[in-house]
Amino acid sequence: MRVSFGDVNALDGLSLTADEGSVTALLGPNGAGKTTFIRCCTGLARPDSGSLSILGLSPGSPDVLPMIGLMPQSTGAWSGVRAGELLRYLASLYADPQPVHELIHLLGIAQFEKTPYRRLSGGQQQAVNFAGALVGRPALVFLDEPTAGLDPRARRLSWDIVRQLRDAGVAVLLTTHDMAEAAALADRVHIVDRGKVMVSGTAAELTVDGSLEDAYLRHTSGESR
Ligand SMILES: Nc1ncnc2c1ncn2[C@@H]1O[C@H](COP(=O)(O)OP(=O)(O)OP(=O)(O)O)[C@@H](O)[C@H]1O
Repeated sequence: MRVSFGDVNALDGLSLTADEGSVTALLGPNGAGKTTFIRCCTGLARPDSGSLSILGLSPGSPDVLPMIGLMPQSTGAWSGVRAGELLRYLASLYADPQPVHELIHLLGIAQFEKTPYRRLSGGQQQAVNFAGALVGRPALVFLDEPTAGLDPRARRLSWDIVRQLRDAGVAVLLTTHDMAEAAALADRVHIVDRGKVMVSGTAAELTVDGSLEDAYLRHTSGESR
């Protein structure tokens, strides 16, 4: 796929697949194009060229939207809505949502359920965002830096939930700057730089000659875009 913003080629021939029942991780420098890719997959942006099939359907089509979940990097939009109310509202948009009380329990949201979203800590907002991505029982879920800024316990909880999703047959596509996270979770890792996949493989395949961070540094340029 190709996507340009003026002179910036945010996606410059990026190509990849993500399988059901597996975790696919995108690693890459700031500005490499990871979020742009997720925005195209979720119908929030349109590629200038290339093709994209989401569960066999066009991204953004009414048939596909109920089957995908998105945890964005940040959502400034929710403002004064209380966490629990927000999740109940999101649940009301789906025909067969996961019960909100289950998600509140799963993600440890109960103690701040009645707090307005904008007053939550960064990590608490992440938990609500994660719950929002899962409430529609997605077959494919996009998690954009799901554990950035989380404390170790919350990060481990997120990892457990990602593994449960995978074991339930969900396709999980996540971005991360945490090499340990990619190594621990991903069935397949794609290292992206300047809008292209530079190398792909299992963590084991990519770490034959050193750590995943070594592979990352070898396959990315660090040039600003
Ligand atoms: N709406 C936009 N308008 C103009 N430029 C954009 C827009 N969205 C993204 N870009 C540019 O496209 C490039 C890719 O950005 P993107 O957010 O996809 O990177 P990323 O890999 O997700 O980075 P990070 O790791 O920092 O989240 C960047 O140079 C960014 O400035």
